[in-house]
Amino acid sequence: MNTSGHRFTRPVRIADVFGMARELLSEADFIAALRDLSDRYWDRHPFHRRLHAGALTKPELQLWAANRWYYQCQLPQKDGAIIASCPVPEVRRMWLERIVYHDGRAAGEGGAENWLRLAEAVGLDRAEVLDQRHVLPGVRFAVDAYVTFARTRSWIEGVASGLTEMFSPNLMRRRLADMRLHYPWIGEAGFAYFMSRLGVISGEGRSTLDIVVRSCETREQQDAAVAALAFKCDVLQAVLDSIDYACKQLQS
Ligand SMILES: O=C(O)c1cc(C(=O)O)c2c(n1)C(=O)C(=O)c1cc(C(=O)O)[nH]c1-2
Repeated sequence: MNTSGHRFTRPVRIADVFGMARELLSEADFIAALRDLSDRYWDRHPFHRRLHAGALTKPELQLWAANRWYYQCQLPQKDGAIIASCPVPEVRRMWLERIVYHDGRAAGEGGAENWLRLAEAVGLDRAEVLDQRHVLPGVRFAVDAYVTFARTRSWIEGVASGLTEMFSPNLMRRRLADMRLHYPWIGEAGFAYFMSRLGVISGEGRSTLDIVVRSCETREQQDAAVAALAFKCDVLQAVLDSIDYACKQLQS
């Protein structure tokens, strides 16, 4: 078990051992297998629980914002890798919107800019976020593994790894409400990231699920998509494990 109570072991499948072809899952069963991974999502991680309960100190919030920045700033490169390996124009066109969302159409716009405003609202200088001096080794390893996954696996696995977003709208809504309540010293400008993200996230989650379901034509592809989503849940857990550990160092 890790700190969030998740098991790391994977069951051995008889069909895998004997090399037997496995049947394609029905659409409903495939979606259920993906959704079943929701209990590996980072919403109940001890660090998120403390964030939502208002238990974080200002230095801890700063550590979180500076480390989440590393995730945010790598997302366009992850999405670029998916586009680079995807042969389907409709998917590439749709995926391009994600890069535009984060990078904006001009400097000073977009999700990355909004995250920097959140970092400033919790008391960090933009320069110390941009030069990544606070980024923890474990966060860097986990996020880099996510980008490498998109660069080296099939485009369908890359897309499927983004399905964690299907689990995130409730978490983000709760985060916005709880942070406004418990950390009133964070100015409203600091919440622009979550406000804007909430406007796109449900639609993105649905269209991503649709692409994955339509594109997996074999059981092997379906299994790989489920494994990709499990991998991504592990990436997110590892990010928070590192931040949580570093917070304990701050306290001691
Ligand atoms: O704050 C969150 O809990 C949260 C979670 C996730 C996620 O589940 O991957 C993303 C985001 N935020 C987010 O802001 C974001 O832009 C994003 C992109 C992706 C992705 O995998 O492409 N996930 C997420």
